[in-house]
Amino acid sequence: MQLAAETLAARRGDDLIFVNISFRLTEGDALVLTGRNGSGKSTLLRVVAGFLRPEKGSVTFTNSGGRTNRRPSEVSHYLGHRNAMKNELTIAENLEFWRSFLDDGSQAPTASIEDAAEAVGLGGITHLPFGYLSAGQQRRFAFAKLLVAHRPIWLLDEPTAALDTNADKLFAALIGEHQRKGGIVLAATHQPLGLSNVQELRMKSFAGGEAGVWGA
Ligand SMILES: Nc1ncnc2c1ncn2[C@@H]1O[C@H](COP(=O)(O)OP(=O)(O)OP(=O)(O)O)[C@@H](O)[C@H]1O
Repeated sequence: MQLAAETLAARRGDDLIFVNISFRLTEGDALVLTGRNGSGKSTLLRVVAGFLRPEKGSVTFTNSGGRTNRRPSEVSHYLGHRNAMKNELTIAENLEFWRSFLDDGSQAPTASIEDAAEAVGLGGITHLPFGYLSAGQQRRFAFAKLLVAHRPIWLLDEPTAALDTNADKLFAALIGEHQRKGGIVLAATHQPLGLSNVQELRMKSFAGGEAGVWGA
């Protein structure tokens, strides 16, 4: 299995955000995106997730059988800055929605809703409306979404924002487990996640528009 980006460039509005980003990740690899605010970390994650079209370059997914017939967006979990949960629905209802929406048809084992809640340290409260929870509890359940449906690639944007130190460690352990099972992780962060087998890609702000950047 492989996730590969080749000479990616992205634009937001009139501005080029980054150019010439390439990486190649195989089973068990993690790549952490670092760099100052506005350097393009979220933009790169959104390009890989398929939410933004790259200005140049490509992202490809190759499965363990060597096939490239699925787009990275079809095999990736995306955890953005926002939790993507409905406040009025219960936690269980939110997670049930994501389980059916994100199912990749692979029949790979996944956690039950209650097991996923236990895994993020919050068992026994999945009957509550999501909106009743604290910011950190909401972030923990947003992460639980990754456990109820199987996707081999995890795209994580500031996964530990709003979390206490226990939750930091817990997330690092869950990400490590995903890697050990052969999963791939691409994460943007300002604070070390405490992962092993991790590479860093430091995003540099791009002044934009210089001659020669686009090639032929
Ligand atoms: N929807 C948008 N329209 C236009 N420009 C945008 C949009 N979203 C982001 N940008 C610009 O793209 C650039 C990169 O933003 P991005 O969110 O990718 O940075 P980041 O490295 O993730 O920052 P942070 O560390 O603050 O989360 C910024 O200059 C930002 O102003």
